Amino acid sequence: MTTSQLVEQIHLKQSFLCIGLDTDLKKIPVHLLEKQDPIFSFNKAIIDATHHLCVAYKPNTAFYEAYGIAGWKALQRTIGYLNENHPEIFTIADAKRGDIGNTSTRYAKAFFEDLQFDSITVAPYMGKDSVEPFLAFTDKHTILLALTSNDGAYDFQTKLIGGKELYKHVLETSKSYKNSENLMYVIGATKAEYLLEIRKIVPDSFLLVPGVGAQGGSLEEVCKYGINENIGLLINSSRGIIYASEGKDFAHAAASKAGALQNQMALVLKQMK
Ligand SMILES: O=c1ccn([C@@H]2O[C@H](COP(=O)(O)O)[C@@H](O)[C@H]2O)c(=O)[nH]1
Repeated sequence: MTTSQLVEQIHLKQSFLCIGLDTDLKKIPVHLLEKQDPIFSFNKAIIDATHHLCVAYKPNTAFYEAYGIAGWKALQRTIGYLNENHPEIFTIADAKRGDIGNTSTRYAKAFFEDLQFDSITVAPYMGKDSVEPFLAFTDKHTILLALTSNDGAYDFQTKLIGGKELYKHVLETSKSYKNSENLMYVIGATKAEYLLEIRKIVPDSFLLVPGVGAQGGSLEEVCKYGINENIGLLINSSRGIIYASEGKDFAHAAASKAGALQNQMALVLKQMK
């Protein structure tokens, strides 16, 4: 999916919501555990109930890898279901990969060619040759971790190197990578106050913003400092949406949480006109 197709979807749905599919067998309603593939059954019900409210889904691969082959199969079925039934929805493999070039090439093949995701999250720590193999897929998007939502972000990402924070080096240096126009960046919603500075460096890039909901980030603050003329934001909520209810009404409850965020987003978009 191209960036302009994504922007078109945002305007069409009046939403820049990304729903995180962090599916945990310990948290899904117990009646689903009787199903042959409980993870996929849960995801399918969530997708069926919420697809009109969001423009992206983000399965975090850890939740699938944790269940071995059964987990990978559930991930494969989930992305297959999305691509077949909702090809207009942007898909993000939150896998946080990145290795020497030769190995990154294989990660890129796995997530872009085999699983057919539109994008993947990548850790920038190993530098240019670890990121460019993902960018070589010019019809896909590489989402670099820049300033993450967790407290540990302050251990390294905000440390000064030559008088400038490390996350700023990530943003600036990555702009020189081959096919950098296909880069997006992860910025935590809990770090909304940094977005003013971030937008000075990457005014036009799309930002994937996790941390609204369970981590306490504010949608209003993120929009205030981070929105650009193309919207430029994908705001993610995972647990706050998908675990809204432990009962048989879980999908309906998820849609209601997603709907509340979508309403807020529609208001933001209206105010921009
Ligand atoms: O900085 C980051 C990068 C990734 N994440 C991931 O996003 C979701 C957030 O889940 P919630 O349940 O809405 O808190 C999860 O998959 C994280 O691993 C992040 O939170 N922060």
